[in-house]
Amino acid sequence: MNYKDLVEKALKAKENAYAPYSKFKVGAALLSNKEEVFTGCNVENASFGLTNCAERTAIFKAVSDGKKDFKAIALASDSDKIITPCGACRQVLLEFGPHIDVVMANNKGEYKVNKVMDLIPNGFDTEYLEEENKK
Ligand SMILES: O=c1ccn([C@H]2C[C@H](O)[C@@H](CO)O2)c(=O)[nH]1
Ligand SMILES: [Zn+2]
Repeated sequence: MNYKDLVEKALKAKENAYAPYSKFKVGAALLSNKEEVFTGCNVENASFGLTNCAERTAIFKAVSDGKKDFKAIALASDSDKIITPCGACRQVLLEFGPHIDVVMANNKGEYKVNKVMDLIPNGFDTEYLEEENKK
């Protein structure tokens, strides 16, 4: 699937966002290496800190369906401004690969692309824990 279509899926997923507190609706569409698409939206909570972002919702849906290899994730909100993932989502994306393309879009479907590794340079990854387990 091309990135323009993936962005369209993110924009559609945004409509399911549960964002009564921020009113900031976000949608994500995660593309697996087998061309499957997993969508997600932000899910807020009266206890604000429990909010789950759209990106993590999509990743957790995919992983719980047994998928762990991803090519790209698109995200979009209602804003004219291109949205970028928060730090928590960058970290969660890194777990599944520094080479995943993050397709960051605005409400018109215009987008820019960065790899996860460029969005979270020197991120904490699984290699540190593997080293520890070898001891
Ligand atoms: O990349 C982002 C940035 C923010 N949000 C959500 C979290 C919260 O519900 C609302 C405002 O921060 O937007 C996302 O889902 N993804
Ligand atoms: Zn986030």
